[in-house]
Order: sequence, then structure tokens, then C-alpha cells
Amino acid sequence: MAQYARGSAVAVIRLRNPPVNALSLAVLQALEDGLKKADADPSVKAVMICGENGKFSAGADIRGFSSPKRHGLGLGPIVSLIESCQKPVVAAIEGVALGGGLEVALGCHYRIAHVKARMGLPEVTIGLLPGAEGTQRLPRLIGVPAALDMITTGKHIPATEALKLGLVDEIVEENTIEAAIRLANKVIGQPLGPRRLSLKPVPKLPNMEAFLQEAAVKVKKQARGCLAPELCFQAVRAATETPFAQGVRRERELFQVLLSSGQARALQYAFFAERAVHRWATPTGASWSSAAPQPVRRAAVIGLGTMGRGIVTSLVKANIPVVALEQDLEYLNKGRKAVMLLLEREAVKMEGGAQSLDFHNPARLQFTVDFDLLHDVDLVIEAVFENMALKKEIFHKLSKICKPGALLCTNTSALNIDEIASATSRPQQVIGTHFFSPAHVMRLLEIIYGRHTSPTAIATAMQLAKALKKVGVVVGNCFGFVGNRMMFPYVEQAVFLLEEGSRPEAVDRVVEDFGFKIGPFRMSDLAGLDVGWRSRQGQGLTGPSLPAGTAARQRQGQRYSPLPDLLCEHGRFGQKTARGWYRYERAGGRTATPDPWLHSFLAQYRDTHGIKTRFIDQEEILERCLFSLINEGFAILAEGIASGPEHLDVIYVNGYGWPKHTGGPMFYASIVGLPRVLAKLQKYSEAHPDVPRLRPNAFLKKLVAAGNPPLKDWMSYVSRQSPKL
Ligand SMILES: CC(C)(COP(=O)(O)OP(=O)(O)OC[C@H]1O[C@@H](n2cnc3c(N)ncnc32)[C@H](O)[C@@H]1OP(=O)(O)O)[C@@H](O)C(=O)NCCC(=O)NCCSC(=O)CC(=O)CCCCCCCCCCCCC(=O)O
Ligand SMILES: NC(=O)C1=CN([C@@H]2O[C@H](COP(=O)(O)OP(=O)(O)OC[C@H]3O[C@@H](n4cnc5c(N)ncnc54)[C@H](O)[C@@H]3O)[C@@H](O)[C@H]2O)C=CC1
Repeated sequence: MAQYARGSAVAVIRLRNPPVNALSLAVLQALEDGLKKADADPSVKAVMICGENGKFSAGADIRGFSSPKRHGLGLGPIVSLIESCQKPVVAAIEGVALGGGLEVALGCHYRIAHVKARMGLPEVTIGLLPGAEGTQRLPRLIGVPAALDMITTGKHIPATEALKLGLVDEIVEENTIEAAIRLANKVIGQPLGPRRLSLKPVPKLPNMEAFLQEAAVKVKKQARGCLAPELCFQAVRAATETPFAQGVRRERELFQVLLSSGQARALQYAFFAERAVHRWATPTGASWSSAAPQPVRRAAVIGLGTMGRGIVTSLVKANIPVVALEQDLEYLNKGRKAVMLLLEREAVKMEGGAQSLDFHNPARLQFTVDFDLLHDVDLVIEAVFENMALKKEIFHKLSKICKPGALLCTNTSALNIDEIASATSRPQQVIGTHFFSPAHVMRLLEIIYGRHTSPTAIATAMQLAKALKKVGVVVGNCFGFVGNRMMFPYVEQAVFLLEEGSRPEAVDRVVEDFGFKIGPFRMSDLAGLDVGWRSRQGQGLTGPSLPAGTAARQRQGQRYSPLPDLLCEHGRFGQKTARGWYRYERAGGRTATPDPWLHSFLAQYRDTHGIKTRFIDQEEILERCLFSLINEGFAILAEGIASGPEHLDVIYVNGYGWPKHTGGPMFYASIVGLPRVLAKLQKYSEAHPDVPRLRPNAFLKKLVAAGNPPLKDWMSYVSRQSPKL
């Protein structure tokens, strides 16, 4: 709702719809009523619009977009109504003014913001465009380049930047409402024409056409198949080419296209999924609603390799003092240099508003090889080599040295949390905190509870994720947890496709065209092929411990591809050795070029093993890679390793580069239709009976037999007797 109040000459309209004053139909109606009342009342000389509880508005109610109650576009005409008001209207922006919220403010004649407020048009991130005339007003106010940037990226900008851009007239550090009322009183009687954005021309650029052409290419490249950025661009382009009213008509047409698109549905699902995973629960009944986190005032990181250095950086950025520990002085110095470099780069990015990182202060960041310095930290994150014996040795040590309440976290990417915890005297305080590389950049934190992990430990890890500005997703303990476990069949299929006749660049192209940031082979080259090789050696799948006489392409009666092992035996570890599935300009180089050596190696390999090369089309590549991954997702849900499909989707979108505009693997499966996913898996499984991961999972079959229920109902079909904990 919106509350109308009149004090002296200024009428106040307060948007009210907790928690973020989203613009529901009721709010819009009350806003319209308030405006009409103020206009009609001769004693009212000016109007001030603000939001309840220190937040202007986060925009249209996103749940309303899929609601059957939606009655078309109501906001555009209301913004016009504000602008055409004969009395000055001032927006008092506190907290956030986003989407439709900012469009309301753009209709106002003046905008005043609190210094801590944030503004933006994030519609593009939920598959839409600012459909309440925002694509036409914003370029008129701040110019085309800045408007295009805000509208096509959806970024939120701080008030200080908004002031520089001319988006707001003034920023205040104290009471925004009082300042807005003062401003409203001051401008009574002043001409409103120059303040009406719809009447202003779009500021000209000397090279507008060239600028737009370049911008179009950039937007398309960044969109990676997502429709909304391109349509946002078209709407802004209309502002540069046509009068206001015509631009608004174009904006509405484009908005309608997006509103009815599957991508918008998927992105809105992803928005709520990311919030739903905050409300974690475990099959034993522990949950976010009853567990309280412990404070983390000081932390430690053990191991400053690829992951540890990023984790230290994340903690420093979150203002958590850190002790960073290495095994010896040589590694320590190497790690220190790497951490300092990362922090210096972060400090540069944070310049112009953000607090300084203060990382040269030993009270905030200390480097050591002495375990005794960890005696008083609240939390330790272990990031040493992926080796169970080493991890157990370290946890045993930590359990003796750390203070009783300290949380002991492991960054293992696949190992058993319970086994690691068994080396301590406090298994209830042992938990997996699985960061993704680069750890200071990637948003995902997979949080893995073991058999004995306490609810407090889970709540503390979730709180840590929030402090680090990451999305924490709580999952159960199994080999590879959720993310990597689903990744194994995907990568396995990609390699099998090479055996059968495809090439790395062909597989990567199909997966990248689908919208992945990076295909499976580029990804392996980036991560390092030696990582998986060592893990397979540890599992006895390759290397010296493999029993003599084992068939080259079989392990335990199942199909196995030795191709990645053979590449490693040739010293091809990926980017780090300038050779992997591709070749690179130098060791550590980033530009992947298809490698004729690899092509002839594959041809020889097929000859050696008598594999007949066949042409594999894009559909088969995509389906075998994605559906095998999704199939594993159903197994994970059935085992109770994750409490819902949203968890799997949030993990994939935030940790593995799955295209957000398809919602995530499980949402995508629901859109493709479970009967189709099942039929395709059945087909591929029949063609490859020695590949168990292509065999349709029983839970998937159950859902299909139950009539393909909507994703939100899937978990009600899980039999509760067998959660694997
Ligand atoms: C605002 C945030 C920055 C806050 O972040 P944070 O503090 O971290 O809290 P969160 O956990 O994110 O959010 C708290 C809580 O609020 C929910 N929520 C947030 N924003 C919205 C929203 N816009 N709509 C609905 N609900 C929202 C969130 O889900 C949380 O609740 P929970 O899920 O239960 O935990 C951050 O939240 C944020 O960035 N929000 C999104 C901002 C955004 O994207 N805004 C753009 C919205 S789209 C828009 O404005 C479109 C247009 O401009 C087009 C104009 C067309 C207008 C048509 C009129 C629409 C009529 C709707 C019909 C309604 C039907 C009816 O009334 O019945
Ligand atoms: N590399 C990646 O992309 C990811 C790795 N992980 C996991 O993170 C952990 C670390 O992996 P990386 O950083 O890649 O390894 P890395 O090999 O780059 O670094 C490991 C570091 O641990 C240090 N170390 C070894 N023994 C030690 C000891 N006793 N005391 C102190 N330090 C010691 C080493 O000196 C080395 O610097 C592993 O468990 C790995 O599985 C998790 C997610 C992604």
C-alpha cells in the first residue's frame, strides 16, 4: 500500500509493502489515489514520495509477473501521472530505488538520495527491461552511454555515483525525508517544464551511430544467448531515434516479448531460488530457523595455493582478520606474494568509495608457518593438497591446538567430511566449505555437513558466506558433494564423445552455444588435467596401482576412457603446460587453439582400439553432456543430499557457469519435460549399456510415472526412509 499524509503544504506519499516496498497492484493503486488527492487539494503545494522503513522501493513485485492476477502494465501511466502533476513532486530515496522504484523516481521532478542509497534498473537480470518508460527517461537524464550501461547490465550504483551522473539532484547524510520536504517547499511555484524528463531531448553524441554499433556488439557478446540485454539495447536505441511517445510504444512492445519469454521465467525462478537456499534444513531437522551462528572475529587459512590465496583475499575483503599458514618458508613466501598481488588488485578495483583494505597491518593479515598461532582463531579453513592422509593429520593437529569453540572447515572438493572429522576430538565442529576457483571471485560456497556437524556449525558457515558476499548452499556428504558429483558424468560423456569421433572444440562450441561460460575441455585445461589424474591414481583407476592386465577401456565392468590419463602421460596438463585438449601461446597462456597434434592422436587412439569414427551431431553432444549431469541431480535429490532442486540450480549457476537464463540444470529439465529427458537417457543408455551414468535414475522415472509434476512438488515424491547422511 501507499500511505498518504498531509503536513503543511507538502503531501507525503509513503510506499508501504514490506520488506522492500515492492510495487504490487495495491501499492500502485494507492500511489495513484494519493497523487490524485494531492493534485485536487488546493492547500497542497508540493508532493514528496518516499518508502517505508528506510527503503524507497525494489521495483515491481517480481512474484506478480507470473501471477494470474497480473492486469497488464500499470506503472508506466502512473509514472506519467507523477510527471504531469501540476505541483512539484520530490522523490526521497533511501535504501534502494530499483527497477520500477527508480522509474517512479524518474517521473518525479526532483530526486534527493541518502548517501548510502543504491539505485539501478536491474530488470535485465530477471529477463525483462524497465517497462515503465525507464528506457526513455534515463537516457534523457544521464545520457546514452551511462543509461545503456545501467540498463543492459542491471548494476546497482551508489548514491555518490548517481550524483556524479546527474541521476539525483542532491545527496544527504542525515534525514532524507526532512531534506526532501525542505526541497519541496523551496521549489513550490518554480516552473516544472524543464524538470519533466519526457520533454527533454536525448543528449547528442558526436558519433552516436558508431557508438551504438559498437555497444550492440558488446551487449550481444556479453549476453551469451540471453535475450533481455539485447532488447534493453533496442529500447534505448529507440530513445535516440524517435520522440518520447514513440519510444514508449517500442519499449512496451519489447517488454511484452520479454514478459512472455521462457528466459524471464527462468531468471525469476533463479532470483527466488537464490533466496530460498538461505532457508537451509537437514533431514535430521536442523534448520536456519532454530540454529544460531557463532561470531567469526578472526580466521585462519592453511595452505596458500590456488585456493588458499583466494580464500585469504575474500576474508580480508570482508574485514575478517586472517592468519595465513603454509608448510614451510619457501611456500609461505610464494603464497604471501600471491596474496599481496591479489589484494593490491582488489584495492585498485575498490578505489573510489570502498574502504581501504588495510592488508599491510599484521593485526589484519599475518603470515606464518607456526600452527601455535592458530590457538585463538574462531574458524580455520584448510586448503592443502587433496590428500586424505594429509588432511587428517592437519585436522588432528587443529583439534589439539585450536580453542574449544573454533570451527574447523575443509575446502576439499570431494573427500569424505566424516573421515576428516574422525581425526578430531570435535566432529560436531567440522564442516566442508567448498570454495570455487578463483575463490575471491566466484560467488558459490558449497557448505557440506557431516554425520556429526552441529546446526551451529552450519549456521556459522552460512553466516560466513554472507559476510564474504557469497551464496552459501548447504548439502550433504558424498563423493564430490553436489557440484562435482554432477560434473563427473558430464565430463565423462564429453570424453566418450571424443573417443567416438568428436573433437574438443566441437563439444565446447555446442556447450558454449547453449550458454555455458566455458565448455568441458576448456574448463579442464584451465583447472589442470593433472588434478583429475592424481585423483584417479588415488582411486586406483590409473597409474602404478592399476592391476596388470586391466583392459584399457574398462574399469569394474564399466566403460572407462584413458584419454585424459594419456594426455597427462604426455605432459599435457592444460594451460599450465601450454598443451592440453588445446594448445596455448605459452605456459599459463589463456588463448585456446585447436591442436592438430591432438586430432591425429585421437585418430591413432581410435585405430588402436578399433573404434569406428562417426559424425556426432550437436543434439547428441548437448543431450549426452547435459542429461547425464541432470540424471545425477535426480540421484542426489533422491538420496537427500540436497533438500531441493533449487539447491542444485543455484550451485550450477553460481559455481559452474551454467547459463542463468535457463534457470539451472533441474529447472531446465523441468522445461524440456521430464518424459523427454527420460526418453533420451533411455535411448543413449541402450546404445551404451556399459555406461551406468546414462541409465535413467529411479527418481526421474518415478516423477515421470507420477505425471511430470511441477518442479516445486518434486521433493514430495522422495521416499523419506532413505536419506543418506
Ligand atoms: C532489494 C534488494 C537489493 C534487497 O536485498 P537484500 O537486503 O539482500 O534482501 P533479499 O533477501 O534480496 O530480499 C528480501 C526479500 O524481499 C524479496 N524481494 C526483493 N525484491 C523483490 C521484488 N522486486 N519483488 C518481490 N519480492 C522481492 C526477496 O525475495 C526476499 O524475500 P524472500 O524471497 O521471501 O526471502 C534485492 O532483493 C533485490 O535486488 N531485489 C530485486 C530488485 C529488482 O530486480 N527489481 C526490479 C523488479 S522488476 C520491475 O521493477 C519491472 C518494471 O519496471 C516494469 C514495470 C512494469 C510494472 C508492472 C506493474 C507490476 C504489477 C505487479 C502485479 C502484482 C500482482 C499483485 O499485486 O497481486
Ligand atoms: N584448484 C581448484 O580449482 C579447487 C581446489 N579445491 C580443493 O582445495 C584444496 C587445495 O587445492 P589447491 O589450492 O588447488 O592446491 P594447491 O596445490 O594449489 O595448494 C595447496 C597448498 O597447500 C600447502 N600445504 C601442503 N601441505 C601443507 C601443510 N602441511 N601445512 C600447510 N600448508 C600445506 C602447499 O604448500 C600448497 O601451497 C584441495 O583440497 C582441492 O581439492 C577446491 C575447489 C577448487
